[in-house]
Amino acid sequence: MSRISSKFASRKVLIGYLTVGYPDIGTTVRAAKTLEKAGCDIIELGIPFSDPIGDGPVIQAASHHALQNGITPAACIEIASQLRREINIPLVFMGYYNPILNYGIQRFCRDCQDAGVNGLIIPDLPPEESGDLAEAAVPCSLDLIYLLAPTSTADRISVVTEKSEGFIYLTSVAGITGARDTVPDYLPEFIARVRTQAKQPIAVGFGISSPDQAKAIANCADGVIIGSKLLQLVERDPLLDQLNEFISSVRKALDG
Ligand SMILES: O=P(O)(O)OC[C@@H](O)[C@@H](O)c1c[nH]c2ccccc12
Repeated sequence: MSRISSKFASRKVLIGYLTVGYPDIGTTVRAAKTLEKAGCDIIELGIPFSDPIGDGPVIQAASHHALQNGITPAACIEIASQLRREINIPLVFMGYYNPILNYGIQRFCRDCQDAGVNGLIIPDLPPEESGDLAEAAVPCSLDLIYLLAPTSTADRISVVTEKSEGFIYLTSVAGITGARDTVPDYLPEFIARVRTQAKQPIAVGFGISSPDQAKAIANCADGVIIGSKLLQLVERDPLLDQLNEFISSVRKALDG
């Protein structure tokens, strides 16, 4: 069992997403520590990219801002290694494929391992094309986490349930990231459909912005992922009290 999948053994897993370097490096480090203390089980760190096709306005803007701050993949790895010295929970990078390709796949995986990163989510890399990365990730003990959307075909579901490591990332909608108010009606059926084939835990992300929504989804899934809402809280309250309160209340809802 990997460090990531073992997190799912004891409770509903809460995964918090942060764009690295938004609004600055110091805040990313403080926010990650806050997430761990307030009850997150895994931290997803976004490597900023100029063309984030899976992202809605909040994460797009955060990405743009971080790039202007000069945040490169190398800087993200450096920040991850700094975080690893201060927090214990698994760290996962979310990054688009192009910057990783430019960095060099093998070097990227080795540097991630040295930094103490535990997994990778590459939203624009379909599992059918991920052979090179998968080969480089194995010796570096990096879980490759694949995504499924409500529109995924039966074939894609088979490939992802075969290959995904750590957990499977189900997107609650076929669209882009961003906080929403409701839980789609079809979600329980979608989760159940994947569950019949999956040996891995299932975590759901996209659009979660309240403890009630998180709880409703965790009734059928093994974990939830929250991103845009956290960046909005970080922006509104750089002292991070609101972030701390929000994550604590989601934790409580998931445990209740
Ligand atoms: O922001 P949301 O709607 O809460 O969704 C999670 C999400 O932010 C995070 O997992 C993520 C950020 N960018 C992505 C791109 C693709 C897939 C996932 C992501």
